Amino acid sequence: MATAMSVILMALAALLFVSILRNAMMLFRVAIWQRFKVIRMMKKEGYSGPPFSVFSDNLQESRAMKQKAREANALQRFGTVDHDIWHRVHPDIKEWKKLYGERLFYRPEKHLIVLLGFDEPDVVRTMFAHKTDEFSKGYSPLAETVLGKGGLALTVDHESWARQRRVVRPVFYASYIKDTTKVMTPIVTAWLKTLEDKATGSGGSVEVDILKSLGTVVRDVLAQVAFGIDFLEGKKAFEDQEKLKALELESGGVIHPFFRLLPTPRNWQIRRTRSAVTRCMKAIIQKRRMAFKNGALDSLGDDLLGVLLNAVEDDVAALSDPKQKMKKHAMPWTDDLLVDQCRTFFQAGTNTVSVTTSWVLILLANYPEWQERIRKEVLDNSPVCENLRKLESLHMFVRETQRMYPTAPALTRTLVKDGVSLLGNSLPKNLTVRVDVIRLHRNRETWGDDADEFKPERFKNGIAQACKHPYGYIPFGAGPRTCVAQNFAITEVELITSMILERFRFRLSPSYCDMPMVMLTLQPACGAPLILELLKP
Ligand code: HEM
Repeated sequence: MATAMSVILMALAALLFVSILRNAMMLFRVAIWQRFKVIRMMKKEGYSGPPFSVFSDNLQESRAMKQKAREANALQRFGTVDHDIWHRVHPDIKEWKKLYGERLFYRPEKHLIVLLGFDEPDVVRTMFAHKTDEFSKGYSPLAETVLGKGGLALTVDHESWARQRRVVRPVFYASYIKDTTKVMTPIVTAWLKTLEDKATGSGGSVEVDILKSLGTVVRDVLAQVAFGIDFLEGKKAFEDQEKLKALELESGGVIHPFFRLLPTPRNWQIRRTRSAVTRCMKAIIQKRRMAFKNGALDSLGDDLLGVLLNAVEDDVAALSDPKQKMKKHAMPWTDDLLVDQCRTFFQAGTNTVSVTTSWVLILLANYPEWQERIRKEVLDNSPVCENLRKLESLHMFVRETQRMYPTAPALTRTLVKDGVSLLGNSLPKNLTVRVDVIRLHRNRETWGDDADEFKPERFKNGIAQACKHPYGYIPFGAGPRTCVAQNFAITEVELITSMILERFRFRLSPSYCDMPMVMLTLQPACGAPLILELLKP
């Protein structure tokens, strides 16, 4: 008996030892060896940059440089708009380029080594369209915690991604989007009514931080359009998602998921917040399922949640049917994957829209002649929710805003093998390559000598006439992984903008601080305070 016991104990100890050894080796490979190889190969290719090692990154240095530039007032302007934004958005990179030259690579977070900042459309075509098997979506602990590993935006395996995209795409077809304007209109109307009341109560005008105020509106729209709930039901999930993002941004990423397991206060807080979001989302999912089971609904629905739930049902049926073999490596749809998808859409579909709309409104405030021109167009095409397609000047203005102030200012891909060539250089596996969208959108070869000027009329005859290269304009990304909801997003931006124009004339508040900053998206760092004046007091 005692011998049997000691054999079991020894076997367990051996298993534990092997597992620890395996994890330690994996950690060594991912955290040290892979990084070491990338650094060595990049130096051999003649690249250089601010010093970092396999153990340290450039995050603190970058933050300190930005802080210093802010304190020296080099970044902000008040009550006015200056389109010369690149140097103010990237004071760190500007400085490093001066010190180390154009062939720059650095380590912005622990899990990333990045080669900066291509602005050539040919590079975009190679990375995002022609060689997608060599340039893949990279691993990011930050994105993974916030968006969920299995969601549409982060899935790497092509077959699993393609299947998810096939399922989700019909939700964003033009015919559905037309219906969504009917959901959006009352939400936006109710929000504007509160602003109208405030303006009436204070002599006909009111100052509002549009970026902040829009946050609730776009969340409510997404909650109703995609999940069939109102904002209050999803409020906790939305708030916790934002908290999670802030916690992750503060932490600056981790080298390896193993470090997530350590019992630090931050890890504990991240885990707790993430579980709270999961619980909320599972409750939303369960409520829809129960409504269908009880007969309160005659289907699971054709909104986003409905199509996701149907996909789970189909896979559960296929997995339990021995005749229907699911492909071995395709990721089956489960409730966990469903929660990841909800996380992805909660996150991808809110801040992006409120930030883009805020830039459009800031720029309309800065160009009163465009504001008048577009307002006339809007008033001539009432009701706007049915006539959005006719608003030519508004389309031009939104496109130009997205060119000069791209909400996604950097798009990255990570190399999946060694020796991939890009502009004649041989690059190592695990290196992340970054496209600098701000500079791409102002590349003079593709946009002409007036590339730095704000000129909506350049889009008069469409994007192809404005830009000489099909990959020179990418506010929604490029290639197969472009934004799945871009038509929905543009509809929302344009509907909100035109409904504001119908009711208010607006200008920048003197307190508006013109300081674009990258906080995942390119945002006006101090918000978007506008003074709204009632058109009909
Ligand atoms: C104006 C607002 C928006 C902008 C500027 C924007 C921008 C982008 C960009 C640049 C990408 C490509 C990222 C990459 O290649 O790495 C992307 C992907 C994505 N976006 Fe958007 N987006 C917006 C609104 C939305 C909305 C409203 C939703 C959902 C309701 C959404 C959902 C997604 C998803 C799921 C992906 C991943 C697609 C895939 O990998 O197949 N986005 N978006």
